[in-house]
Amino acid sequence: MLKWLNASMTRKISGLSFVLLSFLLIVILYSVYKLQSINQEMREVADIDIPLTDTISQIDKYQLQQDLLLARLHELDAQATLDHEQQARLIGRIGRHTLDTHEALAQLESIIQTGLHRRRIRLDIKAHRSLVQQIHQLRRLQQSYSDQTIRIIDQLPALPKTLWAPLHQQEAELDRQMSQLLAQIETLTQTIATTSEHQERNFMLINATLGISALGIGLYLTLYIIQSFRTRLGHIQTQIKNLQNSLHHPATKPTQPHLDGPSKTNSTISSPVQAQQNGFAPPRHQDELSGLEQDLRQMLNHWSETLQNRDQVEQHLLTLATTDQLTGIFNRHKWDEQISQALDRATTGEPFSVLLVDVDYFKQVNDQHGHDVGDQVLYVLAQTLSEHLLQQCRIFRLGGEEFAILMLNTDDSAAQKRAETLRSLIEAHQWAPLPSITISIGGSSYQKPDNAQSLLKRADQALYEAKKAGRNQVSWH
Ligand SMILES: Nc1nc2c(ncn2[C@@H]2O[C@H](COP(=O)(O)OP(=O)(O)OP(=O)(O)O)[C@@H](O)[C@H]2O)c(=O)[nH]1
Repeated sequence: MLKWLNASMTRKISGLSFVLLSFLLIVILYSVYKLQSINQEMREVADIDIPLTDTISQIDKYQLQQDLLLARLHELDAQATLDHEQQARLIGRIGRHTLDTHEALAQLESIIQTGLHRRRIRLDIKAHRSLVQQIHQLRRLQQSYSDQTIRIIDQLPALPKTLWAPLHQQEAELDRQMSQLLAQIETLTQTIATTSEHQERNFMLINATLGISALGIGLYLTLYIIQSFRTRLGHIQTQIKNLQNSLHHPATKPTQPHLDGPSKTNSTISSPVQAQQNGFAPPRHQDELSGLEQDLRQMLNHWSETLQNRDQVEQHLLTLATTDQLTGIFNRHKWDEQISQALDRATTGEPFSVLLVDVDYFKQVNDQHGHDVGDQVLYVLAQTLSEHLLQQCRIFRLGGEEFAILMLNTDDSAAQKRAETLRSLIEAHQWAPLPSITISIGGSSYQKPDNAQSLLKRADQALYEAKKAGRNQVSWH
């Protein structure tokens, strides 16, 4: 039970929906079954009971005619005036009466037999079967009575009293059995009609009860879903607000949401005044969903701002890590990365070259003009070289007054020409008011199986030779 209570809302709703749908299915199946049964009972009443009632009224009528006929026989017998014509008329009437009653009884028997055979009779089958037997006996009795009556007519008038007695006896027996049969049929049809009515009433009552129950379950389910939905929304809102609080006030530990509902002890959330103090306006939402949407939007804005700031900080840190502070060009760290990439590409056949650039007699610049002027000279030199680099070239400050130029996709001869251009550019540069300087360049191009050390060693050797040869020149290894 407890497990069920702790199950997720979805499972609870699914469970309740399943119960409701099963219940509705049972109601529908029960209604279909009952309607079918009532329909059959109505058919039984229409096909069996109504014809039976009609037939027994006819038999009643024939019974009365039979009594009258007997009374007339008595009368004629007493008067002793019966001629042949009257006798023939009487025989004819008795014959008709016998035939009619016989046919009516046969009809009764046929109605019940057909009903039983076609399974139309569903209520009190046993009583119907017993009726069939009784009717059968009655037909035999009625036949024998009419035979006897005709024999008596032949002996009229002045029939001895001893012959009347058996006829009266048979008539009384026929009357008794006939009345008994008719009474039984009447009672049976009435019972069937009452049972049928009773069942219809019960059906209506049960159906109404089931319908009301289904409505109740449906209502409960709807209210439960709404309530669960609101509770969940409350939890989410609480968590979002806690998260917002923790973003705005990182030092404050976020309050854990209460597992069984919105926390009543969480004053940060429940008090509008405090919420305002914390930077959140009290809720002015039309419903829980719009409130939740607003809270989520606020939080997303905050996160997006935070992420943007973080990106900017990361970008700034990256620039600091790869840029020389004095000259604004790439530093040694970046140089290591770029040379490594150039070496990787060189293994696929792409040529590249490196130049080591060193200011001539830079110590004198510092000594004669001061360190600050020396810095400015380094800055102007770096900018001038940068401005005149080709698109595939990068410049780096390796340290002190030493620079390196990486010439991607540039072979030996092109690199030498470009180095000479740069050297003469610095020699011809208008340095005033700064002191004029020249540069020496040592260069080398990638040769298999160079690595960063071997390549730089050759360039450094070339630079040394350029210095040794009198400076302000390019040397190549
Ligand atoms: N202003 C300034 N001077 C620096 C900086 N870094 C290194 N230096 C100076 O650069 C000078 C380098 O001098 P040396 O390496 O002896 O050589 P040089 O005087 O340039 O002579 P050659 O290279 O042989 O032509 C030193 O005096 C360093 O103090 C810097 O960032 N700013």
